[in-house]
Amino acid sequence: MIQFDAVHKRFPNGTTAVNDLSLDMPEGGVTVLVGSSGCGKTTTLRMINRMVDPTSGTIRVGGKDVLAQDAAELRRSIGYVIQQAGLFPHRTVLDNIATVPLLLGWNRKKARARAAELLETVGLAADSAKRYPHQLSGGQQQRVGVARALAADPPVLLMDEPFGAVDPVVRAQLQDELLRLQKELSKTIVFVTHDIDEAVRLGDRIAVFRTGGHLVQCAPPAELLARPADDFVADFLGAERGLKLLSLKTLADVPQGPAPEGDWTLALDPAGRPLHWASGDTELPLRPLGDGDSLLAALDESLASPTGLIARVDAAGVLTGVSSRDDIHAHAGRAHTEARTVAA
Ligand SMILES: Nc1ncnc2c1ncn2[C@@H]1O[C@H](COP(=O)(O)OP(=O)(O)OP(=O)(O)O)[C@@H](O)[C@H]1O
Repeated sequence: MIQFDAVHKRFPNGTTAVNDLSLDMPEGGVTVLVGSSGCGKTTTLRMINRMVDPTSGTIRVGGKDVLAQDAAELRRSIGYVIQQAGLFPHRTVLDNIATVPLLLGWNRKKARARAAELLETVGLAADSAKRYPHQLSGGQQQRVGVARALAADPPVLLMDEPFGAVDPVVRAQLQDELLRLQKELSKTIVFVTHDIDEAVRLGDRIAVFRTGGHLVQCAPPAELLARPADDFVADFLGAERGLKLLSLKTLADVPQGPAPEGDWTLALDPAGRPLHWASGDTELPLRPLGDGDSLLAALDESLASPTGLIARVDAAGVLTGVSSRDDIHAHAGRAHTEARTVAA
């Protein structure tokens, strides 16, 4: 969908921001650009919608050379979300979201109807429509930024550290929302972040850059974590690469057995939903996990559990069985071996 072919960007002051970049960003996927500060991520992103033009090389979006297109028109056809949302302070939330449709010549009524629909899509209350950006929290402003980028339904979305300015809890919520939206919308997304955990969580592919605008490795998260191309990538991924890999694997295949009947038992509510571990008068909290939860969450829960067992539940939260720390551990080990061999 987006192809970089031998792209070079040197600014007039002599700085090389991007060096001989060849990279394909597949249609309907999230490509995350990561790397230390100043390694050329933002410049790469901005060359896609011609906010920056390359010095040499070719960039194609949907097969068309971006340099052969009118820059303003191209920009309107590509969604763009930046840190701190970049909203117009004197326009209401609704009018902010309707910006691009209005620029594209939609009538006001249709543009506002679309904006109202998008408010709901990004999880904002309808009464936010008439507020001004400063009357919203940072997280809400980011949602408006995403809604504005989606307004004209562009096939491509560029996101530059969109969640960089919000606290970790809100950040995780925004990441969840983006994953949910992406399941529905299948946009081609290019996402810049400093945060490797965010990259692993959101990316279908992760491109790691190093200073001087060099692409070092581009691979799906599991492959990157299992087989970093060199020490630079390994260092960038951090010491807990193995645990990060487990965050990508689900519990689904880990066997389940019946609930235990020893010292510790599982207390259930009348509907069969686990409440806590119980032994005599002692109660210990638990976190029930479903098939879609990660092996990392399962390991964490099994370490906290007095029996080493985790409570498995269905979509309704009803107990389906328990899994042991040993089974989770065995699957975790297998996930590593698999990732290494698949990548080899
Ligand atoms: N307009 C410009 N003129 C000159 N140099 C620039 C310009 N824009 C960026 N640069 C330089 O190009 C290099 C790459 O910058 P870029 O913003 O693409 O990096 P980045 O990886 O996005 O960094 P950060 O994570 O800090 O945002 C840096 O050395 C930067 O100083």
